[in-house]
Amino acid sequence: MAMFDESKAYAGQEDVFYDDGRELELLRFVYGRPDLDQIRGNSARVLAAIDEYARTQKYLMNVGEDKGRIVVELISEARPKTMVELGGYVGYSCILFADAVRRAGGEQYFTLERDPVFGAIIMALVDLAGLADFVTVVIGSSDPSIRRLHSQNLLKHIDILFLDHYKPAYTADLKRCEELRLVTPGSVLAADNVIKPGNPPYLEYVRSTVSEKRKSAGGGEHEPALGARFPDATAKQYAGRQDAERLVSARGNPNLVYESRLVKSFEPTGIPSKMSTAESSRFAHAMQNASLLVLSLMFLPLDTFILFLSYAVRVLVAIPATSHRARRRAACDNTGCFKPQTVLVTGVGMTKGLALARLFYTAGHNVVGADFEPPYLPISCGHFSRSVKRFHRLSKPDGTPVGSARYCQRIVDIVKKEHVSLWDGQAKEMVERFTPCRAAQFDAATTKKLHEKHSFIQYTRSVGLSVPETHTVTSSADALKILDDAHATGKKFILKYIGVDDAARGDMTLLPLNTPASTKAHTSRLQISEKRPWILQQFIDGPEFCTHALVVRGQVKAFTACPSAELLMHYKALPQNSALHRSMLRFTQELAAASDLEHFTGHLSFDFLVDRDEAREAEQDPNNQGRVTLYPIECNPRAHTAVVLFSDTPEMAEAYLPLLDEHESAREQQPKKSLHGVCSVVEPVYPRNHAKYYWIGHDLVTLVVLPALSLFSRRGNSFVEVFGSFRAFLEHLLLWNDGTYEIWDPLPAWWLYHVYWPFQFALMLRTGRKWSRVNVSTTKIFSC
Ligand SMILES: C[S@@+](CC[C@H](N)C(=O)[O-])C[C@H]1O[C@@H](n2cnc3c(N)ncnc32)[C@H](O)[C@@H]1O
Repeated sequence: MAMFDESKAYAGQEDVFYDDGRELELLRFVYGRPDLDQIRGNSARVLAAIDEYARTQKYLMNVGEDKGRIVVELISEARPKTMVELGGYVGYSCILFADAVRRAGGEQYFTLERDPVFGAIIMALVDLAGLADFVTVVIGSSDPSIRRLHSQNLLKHIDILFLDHYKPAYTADLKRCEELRLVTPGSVLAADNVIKPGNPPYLEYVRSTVSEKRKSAGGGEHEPALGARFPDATAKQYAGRQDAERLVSARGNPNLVYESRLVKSFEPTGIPSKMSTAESSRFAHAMQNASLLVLSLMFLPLDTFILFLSYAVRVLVAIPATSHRARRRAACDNTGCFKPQTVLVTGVGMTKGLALARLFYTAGHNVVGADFEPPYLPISCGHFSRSVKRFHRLSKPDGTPVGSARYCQRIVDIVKKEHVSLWDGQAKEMVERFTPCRAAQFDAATTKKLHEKHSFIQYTRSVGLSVPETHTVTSSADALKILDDAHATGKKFILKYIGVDDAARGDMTLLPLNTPASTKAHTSRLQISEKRPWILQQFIDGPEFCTHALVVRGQVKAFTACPSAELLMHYKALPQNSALHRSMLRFTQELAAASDLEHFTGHLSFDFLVDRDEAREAEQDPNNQGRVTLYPIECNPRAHTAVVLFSDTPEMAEAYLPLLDEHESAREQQPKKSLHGVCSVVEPVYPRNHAKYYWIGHDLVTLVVLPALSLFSRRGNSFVEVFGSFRAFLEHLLLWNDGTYEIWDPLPAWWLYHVYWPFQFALMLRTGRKWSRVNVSTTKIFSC
């Protein structure tokens, strides 16, 4: 689905959103325009004037530009002679579609509207658009109107039927048209709002087989049950002004079979017409889960073959990672100069945990792994990694203080039982207080300060580093005041919710919008309040980057940076001598050096935006010694999946060891306190080679399966686009590294794709939980 252009969004839909005088107001608005003469006879301009009213004045329940475009395309493909619309309202869809039908060589357009005032408005606007001799406006309820038009021989056949009136009447009216042979094989139906607010009986009817229809074919007089499956608001939507709608059920023509297709689009307010609200989408979600289960099953023989082949190769050929470990362990036995540590890695089911476990393993250490797992169900792929000596199951803390304390206690027990000296996870305070183990983790206060967007920006600004202009706003008025000023400066902003809200997450609307009214409508939709504070952050037009660093007592010990994206599934490190890499490292070093050094230890990663021109300049001149202006937008005080870039760099494991050296703290503190002259003492460890990483499961679905399937859909990708996806997949397969698979440790990848994910998809099938995307590397599932 393409992106919605927010500058075109209609005003928000209020509780009362039609029939409150706004339709007549619209008519005056359009006819009162100074450029009326240019509008006259021009459908596009009349539509633009209606859109302008709905954007700047009041919401109108029109089909809108995005959904309208889908029907216009349908018209140009089907080239109907006669098109009928049920539900005309103020004539928006009528003008848009009638114009398209006329251009496609059609002969007539009927719009059926129950409300006489709306009908009169349609006539006035259709006349203005110059379509009066092409459009017939039929005032009255749809069923008697259809029968009358038919009996008077005014309507003989419907080539396209657009249903956009009273939701419970969709099926009844369609059946009536079938019965009167107005709708026959070859007729095309386009029905709006079948998902939102939803029309399960209609979807069931057009999707049922001939025998199903025959079985349920009834017919008869007034049938109140037809409205019974709709919520009250839908069933009584038009009851206010006139009598309640009378639904008369017709027998239809059960022999007609429809090919049905759902097209997702946007309401004119910009709200997506989502799959998740309708009954039918449960079926779509079930199909999604079932197809992924089948895919896993299809690849099972091949992947099992690769698994055993890897074991065979491992026996026959020396592999650098395991050879390195063997050398280190030998050094430990022979000379005693290497002291293996016992390291606890939590989250070994995620790529970042697994990558860390493997790093410590190849460096010769003993690794104890832990992760969340249901009781007696070993689904975590890290459970079976060769790098993990022993695995401990964790239960998810339930969010209560007791639950958190229980979780911390469990970690302390594991640390004591396994004599762990180094740990990579949370609950640092408790572990370090009760055991000699040291944690590569910030304390709770620092974690909170860095994790929360607004406190992170405040802190970064306070230590003199660059930040994008950022304001915390607690009301729509706050936001509008800042956005008003932005009109003059030309700056653009994005509103980001401070807490967790999956729905608000992906909203990247650039503000202010074209008009103050549409900006106001947008901000008022977000329910900004003291309880729901947001940040208004300056938008930097340019590429995004992310970093991963290990910081020990304020000193950056390991560092990498790579280009980033919203759902990052392809990692390639920036060259360490590039201006961008150096600038990001310097930023990290300066922020770390400005902290309370003794306590500033942990994994630290940032998301940066860089102005497009500056990024281009930096790329074109790799020797550029200058400093690129960075705009940090987020900080994650924990390991980042980018740690996978260190997979072939066992020295990375050594970078953690100063943590165990109690004496090092005093020695290291001295030189780094001055902020801008961070004379970073030791060069950090960087990824040793330039290998790029991807996840084969993700790419198989997004670059092969989905593009291939889209070839069978009418609005799918072109051959060239599909070919491009296949080529990208092949390139990744041949030249990139998979984030989970290692030839010396192949079982986690097999387990991930043939146990972990199938288990999750089966669970979704059983519970009916809907998801919109999954992240193969973090094993996170995003609900919708
Ligand atoms: C969502 S609006 C139609 C919007 C219009 N298609 C557009 O996109 O510009 C629904 C319209 O259907 C009309 N309506 C409701 N029940 C009807 C019926 N049984 N027959 C004809 N019109 C009906 C309402 O009065 C309302 O104007």
